[in-house]
Amino acid sequence: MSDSKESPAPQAAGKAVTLDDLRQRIDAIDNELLNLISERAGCAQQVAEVKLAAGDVGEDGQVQFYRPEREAQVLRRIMANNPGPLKGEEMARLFREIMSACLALEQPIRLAYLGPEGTFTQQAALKHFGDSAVTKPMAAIDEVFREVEAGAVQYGVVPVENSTEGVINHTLDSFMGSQLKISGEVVLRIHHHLLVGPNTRREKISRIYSHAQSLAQCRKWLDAHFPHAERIAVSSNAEAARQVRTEWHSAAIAGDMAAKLYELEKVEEKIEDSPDNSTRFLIIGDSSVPASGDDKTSIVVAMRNQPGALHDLLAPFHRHQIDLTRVETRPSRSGAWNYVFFIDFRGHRDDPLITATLEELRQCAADVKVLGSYPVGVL
Ligand SMILES: O=C(O)C(=O)C[C@]1(C(=O)O)C=C[C@@H](O)C=C1
Repeated sequence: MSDSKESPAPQAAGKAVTLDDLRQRIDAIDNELLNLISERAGCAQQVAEVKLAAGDVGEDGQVQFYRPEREAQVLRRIMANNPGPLKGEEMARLFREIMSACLALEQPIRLAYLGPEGTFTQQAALKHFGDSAVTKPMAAIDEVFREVEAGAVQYGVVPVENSTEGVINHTLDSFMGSQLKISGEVVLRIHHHLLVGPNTRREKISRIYSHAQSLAQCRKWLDAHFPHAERIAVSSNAEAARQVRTEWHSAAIAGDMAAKLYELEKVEEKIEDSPDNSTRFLIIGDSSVPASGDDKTSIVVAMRNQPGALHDLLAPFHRHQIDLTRVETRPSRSGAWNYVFFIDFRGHRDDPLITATLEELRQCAADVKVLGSYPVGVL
């Protein structure tokens, strides 16, 4: 780094730096940034040509412009090298947008997400892919799966678990009947607000709409502040927000995106009972992702219904000291009282240690399906 970049603003001896001096310096830096970002975008255009010439196609037969493992590596490097004063996450968010715009030059990425517009899932999709992604809201989780399977979009984004309310069964069940793979994860801090339309006063609120999970995540706050208001569960927080725009005696519990989209007023902010309330979302697509250096793998295992089955299932992970991050049980669709296990663990399916573990697991399980290996969420 050159001296001029590290030193504070230029300053004549004994003379305090002025606002004009600083603005001139900012203008000069912006011009440099402009040229550098343009140069980077030019490189991305060349990358696209190289990929096309090499016929770099994935399992879906399409050229792989979007490379999740490379994006994770770029963002991790930015965070590791960030000199401050901006926080690493803030810096990575800026680079997230630069990469998103660069990818759009190669080929705009198309996504389906659990809608309607304004849901936390849309927020998660934009956090993961950046604002240049073209997003399409779907009415239900299985519709997101179908849209990707039909090839109408390249990727889908669905919620899978919440830190307070637990797993989203619809998502796990949808994997059982699908060939789609997981290509990424994104964790979003969930902040709920109490929102009203332009003509609603706080003391007039007699009904509160939200998704059942959000009502549950704000249960204590509602008991304390609106014990007599009727709580009405609707299909999504965004739908709740849409509904209360014209109902003067109602409020909605929803997030920032829905508040902005429907121009609602915040009566109270961050009303979730647990301050670290977060939701994990999965990115689903057709192609496998190569190792990024810090990865997770998700599998579904059907066990034979016999004594000691759970012990047999976990033993290979224990033997190889693999870090399990989640184990979930769901009834199998293939018969009453049969169960399948959804397991997440650290490591990539191409690591020899993971390959060996999966091999041992196959010896004792009725079926093992790898849903995907993907970079651990960076942002
Ligand atoms: O490295 C690549 O393969 C690129 O296409 C470049 C780039 C980038 O802008 O850095 C853009 C899109 C990909 O998803 C990953 C990275």
